[in-house]
Parts: sequence; C-alpha cells; structure tokens
Amino acid sequence: MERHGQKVVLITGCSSGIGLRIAVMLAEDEKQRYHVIATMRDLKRKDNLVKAAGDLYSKTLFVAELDVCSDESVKQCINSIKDRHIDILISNAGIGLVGPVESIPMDEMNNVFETNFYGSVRLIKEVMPDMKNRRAGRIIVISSVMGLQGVAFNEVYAASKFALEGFCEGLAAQLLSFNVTLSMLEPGPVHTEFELKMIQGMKEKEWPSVDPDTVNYFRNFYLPGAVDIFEILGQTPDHIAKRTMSVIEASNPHFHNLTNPLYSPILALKYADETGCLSVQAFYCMLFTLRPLMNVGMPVLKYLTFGFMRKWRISPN
Ligand SMILES: NC(=O)C1=CN([C@@H]2O[C@H](COP(=O)(O)OP(=O)(O)OC[C@H]3O[C@@H](n4cnc5c(N)ncnc54)[C@H](OP(=O)(O)O)[C@@H]3O)[C@@H](O)[C@H]2O)C=CC1
Ligand SMILES: CC1=C(/C=C/C(C)=C/C=C/C(C)=C/C=O)C(C)(C)CCC1
Repeated sequence: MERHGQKVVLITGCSSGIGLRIAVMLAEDEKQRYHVIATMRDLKRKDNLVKAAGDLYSKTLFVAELDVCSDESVKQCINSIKDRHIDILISNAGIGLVGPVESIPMDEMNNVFETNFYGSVRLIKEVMPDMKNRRAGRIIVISSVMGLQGVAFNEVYAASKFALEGFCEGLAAQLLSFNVTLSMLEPGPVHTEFELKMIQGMKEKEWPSVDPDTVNYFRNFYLPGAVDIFEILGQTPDHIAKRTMSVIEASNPHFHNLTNPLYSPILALKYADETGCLSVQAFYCMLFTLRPLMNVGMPVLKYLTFGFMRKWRISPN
C-alpha cells in the first residue's frame, strides 16, 4: 500500500456516478500523487468501481465501507485510516427527491436531509479537527445548482443543498485561518443513476393523494421540461471529475464552482433582481408557457433570460 508522498483522498458515494468517476480519475493520475480511499455504504455494490479501476485497484485505489447516515460507520472508517490522516475530503454521497410536496412522507424528507445535509456535516465534523490541527487540508463538497436556485417539484432536495451551502459558507471563512480550504461544486444535470431515479422512476408513479391539477403540472409540464433540461444541458460524470481535479490542483480554489456555463443564465436571474420576483416569474413562464421553446436549444434560454431582464429593466452586469 504505497502512500509515501501521496495525498490521501477520501470520497463518499463511490458505487456509481460522479463519486466513482472522481475516484478512478484521481487513482489514474500519471504521477500517482493520490492515495484514493473510495467509500460506499454497501460493499456489495463495489464491482463497477473495481472494474473501472482495473490494475489500480489496491495500488492507488482502495475501497472502504462508509454510510454517511451513521455516526458509527463514519467513525469506524476514519479510525481505520493510518493516523486518521486525510489530506482531501470529497463529500459526494447524495440522493434526490422529486414530486409534489404534499405526497411526500416526512420520513422521506428526513432521509434526504439526513443523507445530503447531515451526511456531509457528520463527515466534515469527523475529519476537520485533524485538518485544523495540521494546518492543512482541502474539503470539496458536491452540492448542486439546486443549492443556489430552487426548482419546482424538487423543493426538499433543493432545501437540503441550500442548507449545505449555508453551512459551508460559514465554515469556509472559519477554516481559512487554519489553512484549510472548503469548496463547493455546483453541477447542473449530470447523466448518472440519479437522472434515472429522478426522471424515469417518476414516469410510472401514481399520485393518489394529490389534486389532479398538480399531477397534471408535474407529469405534463415538469417531467418533459426536466427531460429537455437533461438533454440540452446534461454533463457526464467525467466532466465533473475533471472539474473536481482542477479544484484540487488550484493554489487558491474558489468557494463556488459551477460546472455548467449553460446553466448560468438561469442563475443570473436570481442575482440580477434582489426582490426574487424575476426568477420566480421566469421559472413560472419557462415551466408553464415557454417550455416547448427550450428544445430549440440553449441560445433560446439565454435570449429569454435577457428578455426578462430587459422587461424588468435590469442590467446583466
Ligand atoms: N446527477 C445529477 O444530475 C446531479 C447530482 N448532484 C449530486 O452529485 C452527487 C452524486 O450523485 P450522482 O453520482 O449523480 O448519483 P448516483 O445515484 O449515481 O450516486 C450517488 C451515490 O451516493 C451514494 N449514497 C446514497 N446514500 C448514501 C449513504 N447514506 N452513505 C453513503 N453513500 C450513499 C449512493 O450509494 P448506493 O449505490 O448505495 O445508493 C451512490 O454511490 C450527489 O450529492 C448529488 O446530489 C449534483 C448535481 C446534479
Ligand atoms: C431549469 C428549469 C427546469 C428544470 C431544471 C432541472 C430539472 C434541473 C435539474 C438539476 C439537477 C438534476 C441538479 C441536481 O442536483 C424546469 C423546472 C423544467 C423549468 C424550466 C427551467
């Protein structure tokens, strides 16, 4: 187990998607600068990762069990690492939740917060004191554009990522005095199992306790819109992994790291108008009246964004 001179990186949620790709990309580093501890809550799901790592498995990439929802599992995993020494922590594990709010049981909402918000907090709390002591370390949190901008029918997921953004914004300032950097990655749509669960899994679902208008808006407006957004803006896990690598390698990493410039016009609406009316109205129009235009492509979305800004007499700068 070669570790000498290598940076120890711990990543959560590596059984699939973004976590898997980040783990493999770091393990493949030509200069072998990273000792990657790729964790997952269920080791029975490690086959895809092991296959993707190939010869690097047990050389630069190691697999360990870690469930971000369990104090015991987090402690056990961190205690199993030599001197508990982690140079780079990548908090990636997360789950989505889509659908009309009135149909979602409170325990499902709790589970999203327990995983996306408390899962990252639990991990950071366990690793940060050692980083502070050593006056060195890097923490990267995979947030989402939905941590900066709410999206209809994703209210609870967005709330969990907003919570994470708020928590980390405070912490990032505190950590600077300990020479520890904290950076958020805010991807837009990425083609992973997450997409399948958030879109495909929703198509056949019944909503017996929800009024027919809301079901109609969800099925016939939101879902086709989300399909378009994934088609037009969707990135690959490889793209997110490359961006993560550049944050790791930056001498002064940024706090926010939006991975998808095509999503920027949507976010610009929010920052252009402090009353919030512009983005709420624009989202309303994009969802209910203008969605068919979106599959003409992103230039249309950009045009619409600036159109709204002109209408509201707001300058883009
Ligand atoms: N895909 C997208 O469009 C976007 C995703 N993101 C964020 O990216 C991150 C990764 O998602 P992505 O790769 O797309 O989706 P995947 O569903 O492919 O991966 C999610 C990973 O998180 C793991 N996970 C879930 N719960 C736990 C837990 N309690 N403990 C440890 N691991 C857990 C899953 O493990 P298991 O296999 O056991 O379920 C899986 O490995 C998430 O935080 C997500 O919110 C952000 C923006 C866009
Ligand atoms: C932008 C936009 C929409 C959908 C956005 C989606 C679906 C974004 C998904 C982001 C993801 C998956 C982030 C993960 O963390 C709507 C509602 C169709 C209305 C028109 C504008």
